[in-house]
Parts: sequence; C-alpha cells; structure tokens
Amino acid sequence: MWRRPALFSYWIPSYLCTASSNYIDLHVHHLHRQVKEGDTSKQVRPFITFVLGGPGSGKGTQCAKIAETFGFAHLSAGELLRKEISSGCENGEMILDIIKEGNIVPSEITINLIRKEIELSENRKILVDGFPRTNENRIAFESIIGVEPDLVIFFDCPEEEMVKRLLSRNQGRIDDNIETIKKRLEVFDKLNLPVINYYSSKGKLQKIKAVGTMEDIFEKVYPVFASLRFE
Ligand SMILES: Nc1ncnc2c1ncn2[C@@H]1O[C@H](COP(=O)(O)OP(=O)(O)OP(=O)(O)O)[C@@H](O)[C@H]1O
Ligand SMILES: O=c1ccn([C@@H]2O[C@H](COP(=O)(O)O)[C@@H](O)[C@H]2O)c(=O)[nH]1
Ligand SMILES: [Mg+2]
Repeated sequence: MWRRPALFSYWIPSYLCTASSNYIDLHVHHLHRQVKEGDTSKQVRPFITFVLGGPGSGKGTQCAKIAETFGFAHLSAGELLRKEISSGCENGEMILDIIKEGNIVPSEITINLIRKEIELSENRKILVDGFPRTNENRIAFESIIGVEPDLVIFFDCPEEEMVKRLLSRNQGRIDDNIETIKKRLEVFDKLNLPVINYYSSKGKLQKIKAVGTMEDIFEKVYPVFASLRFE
C-alpha cells in the first residue's frame, strides 16, 4: 500500500550550516549534492524540520512566524487531522474520538496526510508541526517516507503555563478542556518525550525554553533558522 515517493529519492540542494557555538552543530547528514542536471525542484529532497513540544507550548504560533520569516511551508499534523474530521471522510469519526480522548491517531493516517501535503507543496523547506508524537510514529515516518528530519525543534514549556494558554485559546477545539488537557499532557510525557530524547541523542535537537512573550521566544528561534543556508 505504501510506496516511497519518487520526490524523496534525491537529496536536498546544498546548504551550509554556520551555526554559532551557542547553537547545536547541526549534524546535517545530507550535505552531498546528488541532484542530477535537469532535475526539477519537485525532485529535490525537502529540508524537513519537526517541531515538537507539549500541548500549548506554542508550536503553531512559532511555526507561523518561522514560515513567514524564513519561507518555510507549515504543515500542522493536528490541523490536517482536524480537516479530515470536517471533510466527513470515512476515518473522520474515528479521528474525532481519538482527539477527544487526547490519544494518538494511527501512524498510517497521519503520515499519509503529511506525505500528500509535502507532495503538493512547491516549497522544499518544510515545518512539520506536532509530529511525530510517538517513537512508533517516528519509525513509521522514516520507513514510509524514507527520510529522517534534518532538524528538530523542541519548545520546552512548564506545564502550568501550557494549561493556562490552552484554557484561554478560545478556538473552539474539542480537546481544549481540562480533562482532555490532562490526558494530552500525560500522553506527551509518556510518548513524545522519548521521541525528543531520541533526536537529542542523534544531535538533531534544538531545545528552546518557551517562556516569555511570543516575540521573546521567536528571538531564540530566529538564529537557529538564520544559520541555515539554502541554495
Ligand atoms: N509565548 C506565549 N505567551 C502567551 N501565549 C502564547 C504564547 N505563545 C502562544 N500563545 C498562545 O497560547 C495558545 C497555544 O499556542 P499554540 O496554538 O501556538 O500552541 P501549540 O503548541 O500549537 O498547541 P497544540 O499542541 O494544542 O496545537 C494560543 O492561544 C496562542 O496564541
Ligand atoms: O501526529 C499527530 C498529531 C496530532 N494528533 C492528535 O491531534 C491532537 C491535536 O494535535 P495538536 O498538535 O495539538 O494540534 C493531539 O492531541 C492528538 O490527539 C495525533 O494523533 N497525531
Ligand atoms: Mg498547534
């Protein structure tokens, strides 16, 4: 059923990382330019950044700023799942039940949605907001899509602050109530922190303390992206 899409079979355009000593030495594994003459941009492997953090840590807010400032495409896994629910597709009801409980949707569903968006996008610089949620998600992404992320951002925010933000978000989300928030926080600790630790051990993680105003936090995000060079 799953195939490795052709668009991922070429490497990214060459880029240089000029990270200063304050920022991780990005272990960019794909520095070799293997794009053949005449290849179109669609065939160039995208630069993938996973953006992780607890519920309400500010992933969506900061991704919007990164997208605007640095020209990334912003794909939110949660948004894609919510769109599936509103589209009334066959999986909609099941996805709704899982989100209401703060649980994790099966990997194949989420990855299929992310894959389609990447394929549709002309942009080769991609932010994947809120994915992978579990090590199982991560392994499935690597095996189905056939690539690892180039960079992983983790917005580290105290629980109390996350709860406060979620309870005043007022976007009508079915999961922004205190019972579901508690469950989402438990699921984050149990299933998402191991993913974050995994990327830390691989030298791909940029941890950003997500306290202060949105602007304060973006000041810490900015140099991470400003240090990347794309051709
Ligand atoms: N630094 C900040 N200070 C105060 N409020 C913030 C800050 N950053 C974001 N918010 C607000 O907190 C709420 C949650 O932010 P956001 O939606 O970006 O978080 P998220 O990590 O994407 O959450 P979720 O995982 O639930 O999708 C929003 O209402 C947003 O406007
Ligand atoms: O990869 C994913 C991403 C999200 N979910 C489910 O959606 C909700 C909301 O996600 P946000 O990132 O907070 O918008 C999340 O609590 C999960 O239930 C998922 O299953 N897999
Ligand atoms: Mg979000």
